[in-house]
Amino acid sequence: MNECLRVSPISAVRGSVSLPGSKSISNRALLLSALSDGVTEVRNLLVAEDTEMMLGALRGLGVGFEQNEDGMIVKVTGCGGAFPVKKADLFLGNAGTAMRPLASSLAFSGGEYTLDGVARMRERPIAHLVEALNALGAKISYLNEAGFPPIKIEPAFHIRGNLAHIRGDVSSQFLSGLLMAAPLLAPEEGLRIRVDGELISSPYVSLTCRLMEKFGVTVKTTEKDFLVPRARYKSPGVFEVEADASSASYFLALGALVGPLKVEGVGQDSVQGDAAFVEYLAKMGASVTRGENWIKTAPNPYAKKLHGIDADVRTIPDAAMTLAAIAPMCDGETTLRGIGSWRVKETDRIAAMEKELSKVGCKVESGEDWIRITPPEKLQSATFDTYKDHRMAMCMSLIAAGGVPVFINDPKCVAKTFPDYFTRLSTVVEN
Ligand SMILES: O=C(O)C1=C[C@@H](OP(=O)(O)O)[C@@H](O)[C@H](O)C1
Ligand SMILES: C=C(OP(=O)(O)O)C(=O)O
Repeated sequence: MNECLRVSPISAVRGSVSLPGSKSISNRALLLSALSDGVTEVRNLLVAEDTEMMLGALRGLGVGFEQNEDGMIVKVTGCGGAFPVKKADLFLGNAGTAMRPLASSLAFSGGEYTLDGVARMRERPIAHLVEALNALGAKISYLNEAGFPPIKIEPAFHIRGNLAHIRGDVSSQFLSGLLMAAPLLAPEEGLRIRVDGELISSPYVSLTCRLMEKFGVTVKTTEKDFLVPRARYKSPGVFEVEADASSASYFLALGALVGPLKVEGVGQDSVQGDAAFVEYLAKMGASVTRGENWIKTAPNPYAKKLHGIDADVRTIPDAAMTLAAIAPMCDGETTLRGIGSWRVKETDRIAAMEKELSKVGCKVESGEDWIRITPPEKLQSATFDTYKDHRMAMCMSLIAAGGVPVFINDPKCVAKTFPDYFTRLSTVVEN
């Protein structure tokens, strides 16, 4: 039977909390280290399901690792882009940051691979990436339903031409995956990657380029294109993973509701787009202060409550869910736009939010890519379903800051990116 966790009403949070490493940076750092020449010591690695998936896959591809006891420091022996194992079946759970980049990096590695995941991964689209890679000469086919994992990669070695087209309106991870694979595939003059149509979640692409730079490859951008040189990745020696800005959002939201609270490990110099989450909290009236490596939030100094906002949040797709979760405790309605990608993540997050927030008495309306939440007169306690979605579990726990107990079904689903979330939460709650 599934576990159900009671979270007592939270009337105040105090102090500070340090956060685990960023999922997005950890998985990029692991892959880039594996593709590099030399040994890389990756520090403050996130130890969670998604990084286990990447580590497991790279191990299966013959990449050498040494890991310290708590798993947070990993020494990766790079293979210069040529994975030693040429035939493997890789299981990638529900980790988009493993599935999409690995599909790209394996497409021209001359081997035979299958890439699969959990049932939900089989519903998460990959067609735009497969189409882009096959147009370059890759031999990727679908083993089950067209457009979705599992996929089969058959040996291909060289790309055709010097221009790739890719769509970025469903997931930016397709472009990020192609970018990271590109230096090792590009013809002498480099590979030009053109994004057809809109690019969502664009800060994650900037993150990809910044990390590639750390591993010695500079991507040039023009208005339309990304220009990737032919190059080998070079280990930076030591790579330090920043704390996770999306994981920070739950504590920053709590600080804004019933703080003050300080989060450590991510600050004004963050390379993560989701660090901009606090700007939305500030628009809601929260007090926000930031240092190089920390952010502190506190309630609105001039009003009792935060107020709802109407905002396009396509650049902070993950932390934006946290705004929806605190909307029931705000004055006035909150409308979030540009969230079409929520429908193809760990669950259909628009539908899930609509259903769960209705349970506390909110009026919730939604469309293909937006959601509007009108707070109730009086917040009700509820038992929340979490849909195997770590962010649904963490988001719904925040309702306790509205002064009601909440019950979280399957709380362990937070293991995808933040296994000890509920323990860290208990350390900042004042009784
Ligand atoms: O590249 C990344 O690390 C990520 C990109 C985003 O996905 P989309 O580009 O699919 O929105 C984000 O939601 C995901 O958690 C991590
Ligand atoms: C969308 C997410 O994950 P993934 O990297 O699997 O896309 C997420 O962590 O919210």
